[in-house]
Amino acid sequence: MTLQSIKYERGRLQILDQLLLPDTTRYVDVKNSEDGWQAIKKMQVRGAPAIAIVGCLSLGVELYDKTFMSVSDMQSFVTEKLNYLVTARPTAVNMADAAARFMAFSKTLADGSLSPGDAKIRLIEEFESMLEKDIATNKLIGKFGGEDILSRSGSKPIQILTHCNTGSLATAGYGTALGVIRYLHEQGKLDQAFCTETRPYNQGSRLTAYELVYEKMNATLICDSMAALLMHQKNISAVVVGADRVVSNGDTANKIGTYQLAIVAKHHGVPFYVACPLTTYDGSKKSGEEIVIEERPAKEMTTVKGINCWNPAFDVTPAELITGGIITEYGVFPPSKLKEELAKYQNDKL
Ligand SMILES: CSC[C@H]1O[C@H](OP(=O)(O)O)[C@H](O)[C@@H]1O
Repeated sequence: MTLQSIKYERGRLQILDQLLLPDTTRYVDVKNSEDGWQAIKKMQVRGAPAIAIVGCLSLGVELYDKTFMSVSDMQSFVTEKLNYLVTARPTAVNMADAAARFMAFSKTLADGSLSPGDAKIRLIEEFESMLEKDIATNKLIGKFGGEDILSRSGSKPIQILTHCNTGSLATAGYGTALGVIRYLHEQGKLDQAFCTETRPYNQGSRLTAYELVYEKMNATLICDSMAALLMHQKNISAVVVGADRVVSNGDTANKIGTYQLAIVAKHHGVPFYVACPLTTYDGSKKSGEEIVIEERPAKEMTTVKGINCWNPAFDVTPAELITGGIITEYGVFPPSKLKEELAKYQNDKL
């Protein structure tokens, strides 16, 4: 049993309010796309895949109660709301990826073969399919990543360092980078998982530590500033992190602090992996220079009034530092091969 960030039945969506974890477990209703936008913006729900899923399901719940005079009216409404949901947070690509796919899908529904009511249900069904697809994707990522790490580690104890939260609280379940740790644990091969606090939102100390303890994995929390000494003193088998947007050359935007972990891993010869589902790949961008980095409010970083704060929520790790490879649901690829490999599967999206 893993923690459930999203509770959904047709017509009703609830999210676990992650601002209150780990002290309080409270599910809040998301009744429409405005609620969805607010929940994403405030980071009550966060994590690239979860953002896309909650955004689309919030629209699905809104659609469920609405009646349209024509399919094209529904299509216009859906387009407007999907474009709005994309504006909640700029760095993760998953919501924009889903919006593009579902806007294209809603166009196919306007071929005259369906009534507005039937077309609406078809679209809601596609939104709903994201939940199962995401979990299946994450389990493949877990297996491919876990097996790749085991193939490199011989008989040495498997100790993994991860950053931020990429587990059941960032996805529909199982997780991406944390899915790799889950797989190793399920195989009885995980000796130790280390997680960073991940200042300033503390996704690591509040969310990942919560998930690891909840599932009784052997886990140790470190401050972000301890990562270099950890890799110097302990035999870390690999660093495995998630992603918010991976672009054509393999450059990766992820939680702030990822870039410096990659530099330290390179210095210590520790393989550095990025776990990235196809929905987090953005082939429209050539390099990480093109990725918009979200800056969050100073109040999320300090209580001291009057001090200036610089609070970028993400940084970009250049492809050459991703030495272990990019773990996808199709396999583990060197960054230089990612574009050509993922091009084979673009049709797997909706
Ligand atoms: C499953 S990867 C999630 C990805 O999103 C996190 O960012 P945030 O908590 O601000 O949404 C972090 O970058 C994770 O790697």
